Amino acid sequence: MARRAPSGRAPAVAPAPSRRLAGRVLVLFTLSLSCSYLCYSLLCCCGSPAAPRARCPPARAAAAKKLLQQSRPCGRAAPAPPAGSAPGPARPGTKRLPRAIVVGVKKGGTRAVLEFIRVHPEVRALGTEPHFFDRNYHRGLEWYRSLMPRTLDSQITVEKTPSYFVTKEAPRRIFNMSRDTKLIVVVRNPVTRAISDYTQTLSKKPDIPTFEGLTFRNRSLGLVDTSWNAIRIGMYAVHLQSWLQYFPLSQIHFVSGERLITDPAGEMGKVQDFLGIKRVITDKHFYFNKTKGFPCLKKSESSGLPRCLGKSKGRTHVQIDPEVIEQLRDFYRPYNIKFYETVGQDFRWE
Ligand SMILES: Nc1ncnc2c1ncn2[C@@H]1O[C@H](COP(=O)(O)OS(=O)(=O)O)[C@@H](OP(=O)(O)O)[C@H]1O
Repeated sequence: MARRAPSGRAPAVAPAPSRRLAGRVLVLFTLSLSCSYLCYSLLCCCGSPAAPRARCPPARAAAAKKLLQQSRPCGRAAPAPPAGSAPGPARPGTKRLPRAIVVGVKKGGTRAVLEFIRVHPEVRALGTEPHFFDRNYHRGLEWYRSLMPRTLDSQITVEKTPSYFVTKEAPRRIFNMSRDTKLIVVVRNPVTRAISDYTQTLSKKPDIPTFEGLTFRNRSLGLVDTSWNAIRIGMYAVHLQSWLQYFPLSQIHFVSGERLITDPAGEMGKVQDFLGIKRVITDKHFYFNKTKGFPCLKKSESSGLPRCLGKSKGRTHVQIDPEVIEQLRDFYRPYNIKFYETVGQDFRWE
């Protein structure tokens, strides 16, 4: 028989509101404790060097690794977001300053090297040219870092800005950032490079003078105008001297722009060796696109689909008077010879 409570009071079996609340708090507390433990054991047990790795079963270790890739490593402080950016969900890795920079040369094949190397799982690259060590140095290293893609501890951050090679202050500035920075220079026959450079400028400013007109200070005397950038950039031996004041030759890798087209896997093999990463990018990654006339990637880093470089790469060059080409070959010869001697490699631009 049901017991009746004295009138005006709640039945004895029904909990008082405060006891009901206490019960809910207890349930919530237990739940949050379990969740915290689960997160801790997945994220930190297998990832932290202090934790006994042997106790992690393989399935849990794999789950933890995946989770780690989606979050920051335990105990590492998140970098401050760039001013004005909205707080978003946690993304994998940390923004780090580049460990390797493709510093030049303009029209040498720098985009191809960047797009090819970023296919490597141990490499993350900034897609755009930050121009930090020439135009944007006043913005500071934190600005530069904020542009970088996030990387895991095992990954290398790479950027490319071809104008660094001819920027007087760039070697000192990069050295001050890190004396261990690895430098990559993609070089190409300076005569072809100059014509490529001019062809690009002409496509943007159709009213500029002719190539021949810009090349000489006095054509009949064969006096080349070395103040014209398209000419000056190709004097590799001169620019290299500024870099060698800060970096040993062993820290600079030269890619042949010509071989990058005829044997992309061979050239990229050497780039991977230089970066100290496994030779993952091989012949299997490339196919020759007859329409484009260049090697292309079977799977790009971004979409996983076949990808050639854009229309601004591999343009048809402006026709230049063969006599002018000959004069330019003569002009560059001593610089080329000096360059081959300095780097200990013959690029066969004759
Ligand atoms: N795989 C592949 N596809 C397309 N183009 C290739 C490739 N490999 C090297 N190249 C050559 O790269 C030249 C452009 O060099 P850059 O990327 O350094 O140019 S830029 O300085 O960034 O504007 C570009 O120069 P041009 O042919 O004169 O346009 C190409 O010859």
